[in-house]
Amino acid sequence: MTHHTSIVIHHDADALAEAVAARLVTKLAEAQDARGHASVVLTGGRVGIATLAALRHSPASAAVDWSALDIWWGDERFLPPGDPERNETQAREALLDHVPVDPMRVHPMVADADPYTGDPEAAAEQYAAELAAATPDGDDTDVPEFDVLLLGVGPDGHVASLFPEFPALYDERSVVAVHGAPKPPPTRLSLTLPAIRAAAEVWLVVAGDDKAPAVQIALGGAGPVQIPAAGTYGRHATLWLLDQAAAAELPPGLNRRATP
Ligand SMILES: O=C1O[C@H](COP(=O)(O)O)[C@@H](O)[C@H](O)[C@H]1O
Repeated sequence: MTHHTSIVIHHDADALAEAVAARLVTKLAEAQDARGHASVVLTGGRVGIATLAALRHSPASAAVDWSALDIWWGDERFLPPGDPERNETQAREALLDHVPVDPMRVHPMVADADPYTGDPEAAAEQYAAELAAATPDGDDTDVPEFDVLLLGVGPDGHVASLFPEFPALYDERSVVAVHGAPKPPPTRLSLTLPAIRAAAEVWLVVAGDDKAPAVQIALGGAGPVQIPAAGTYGRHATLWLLDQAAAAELPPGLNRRATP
């Protein structure tokens, strides 16, 4: 199978967040026009949350029917509910508390609380079951075909909570518990590569010069065990949405579009 990959470069992190927010409005509104509903998988991290904040402040966001949007997460820090380090908490503060989402369509990963206290494996199984229940009968996976799955990329090339050389990279379940993450907190939940690849479109949103080496290696042909970002793609499209700093070391000859 060939995977269509595009690279788009924006001036800086703020411009990137605003451009991704605008692109997301268009994509989700188009999906809702076609089918009546849409789905998105959120990411944590600096530019991921900045994108949600940009979406909140964009007048264009009124084009999205928030009540007909299924919202999932690609990874989560396994912490108590409401912990400020949880990706869910940050996403709610940046966007979800300010738009009229349907609470039944918001699917946060399970927190470190009763009945999952201290048991991230059980929490991962619960999220996998929730994803499977949302997958139409007859699909070839146990994960819905999300319209857009957003990913940040760490300086080490990690995506979601899939870190280089970690066993989760070989896992064929859709959701796993991750222990000993090099970036705190150490215990996390994450979609796996097969689950990420179920999305129609995967958008990797990356800002900052500390990410430039990882972007270079990922787009230069590395394998997913060395650089997990290199193993992510969507069924229909894969977009690398970068700021100039993250794009500074891109291998020559890649097709790219730059914006001023
Ligand atoms: O811990 C995480 O980090 C990555 C990247 O974050 P960034 O701040 O370096 O952009 C993020 O994609 C992931 O969702 C999050 O849990």
